[in-house]
Amino acid sequence: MATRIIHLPKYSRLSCLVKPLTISARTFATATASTNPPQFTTLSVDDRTGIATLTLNRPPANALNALFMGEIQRSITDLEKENCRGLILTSSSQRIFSAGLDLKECYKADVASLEGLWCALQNLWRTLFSTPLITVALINGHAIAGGCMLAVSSEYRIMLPNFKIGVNETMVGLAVPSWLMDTYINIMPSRRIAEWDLTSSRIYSSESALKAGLVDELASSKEEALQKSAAFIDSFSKRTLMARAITKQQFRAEILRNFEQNRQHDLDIYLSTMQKPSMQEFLGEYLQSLDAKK
Ligand SMILES: CCCCC/C=C\CCCC/C=C/C(=O)SCCNC(=O)CCNC(=O)[C@H](O)C(C)(C)COP(=O)(O)OP(=O)(O)OC[C@H]1O[C@@H](n2cnc3c(N)ncnc32)[C@H](O)[C@@H]1OP(=O)(O)O
Repeated sequence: MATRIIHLPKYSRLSCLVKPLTISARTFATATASTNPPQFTTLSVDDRTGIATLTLNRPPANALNALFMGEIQRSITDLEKENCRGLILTSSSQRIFSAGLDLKECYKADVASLEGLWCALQNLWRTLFSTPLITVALINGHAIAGGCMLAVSSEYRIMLPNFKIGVNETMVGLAVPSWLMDTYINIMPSRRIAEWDLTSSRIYSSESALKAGLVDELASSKEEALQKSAAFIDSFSKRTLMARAITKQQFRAEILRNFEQNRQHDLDIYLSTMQKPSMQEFLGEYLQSLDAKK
């Protein structure tokens, strides 16, 4: 898929003006440092509004592998440099926003691949969560685990009806990483409900997610959701963009600092968990259960 970036001279470059957060000295391994053209995303920018739409397009489930996550991350950093104002993240599928990490790539994978996958997830989360862009997740399908992570890392969530959203890690005997926990708490109206959701692997319907405050609005069609997404971005005046971006950054700074301090530990936990024979056995059965639905 071709990437189309239109230069937007009307808007000031937020990335130049917002002071970057300190990034730890260590460079973490990533399979994302590629300059290949995008394969799994399409990016369009409306030069009239300054709004970019990044469409996830890795059929059948938008499962997140290292290459795909690297593409999403690079698109966000490119948009920051391209004088863009807001970003809408959505899916080309009519059924699945994202099914989370690519579990097929977690199964019987070697350590280097597991490390590449997890570092790509960490890097993508960090970039999306900390971007000065105004971010909206247009959730036009199921958003499970890493898919829900994309949604809750954005600033605003608009969901289509009759889909599922949530973080199901503990169901499979895994702890939710602290950065994902903090991200979830950051958007839920109550810390108590957030704790309850994440400890019980609660998966919401679109309608119950709206009631709980996990999503902000429902829309009956993708077209309506696009209009509502643009309206959210437009609700911030051009004059206040910089102050807005700095304020967003201040709200998120502590979560980002904690993440940087625990980044290696977080990776170590993932690697040791995924290499356990019991985990791999479970993963094999889980993947079979997905296939057995057919
Ligand atoms: C379980 C191990 C977790 C390890 C995590 C470690 C630490 C926690 C850290 C937290 C960070 C994030 C972690 C994750 O994201 S883990 C991923 C968890 N995701 C899921 O459990 C979702 C599983 N999928 C589903 O529940 C459903 O597929 C659905 C998304 C609700 C969609 O349902 P439906 O519309 O009925 O579609 P299908 O089930 O038929 O699926 C269509 C095809 O997509 C393939 N698929 C689905 N999910 C994944 C996946 N996560 N990875 C790879 N492939 C996936 C599915 O096999 C079908 O493929 P096929 O058509 O070729 O058979």
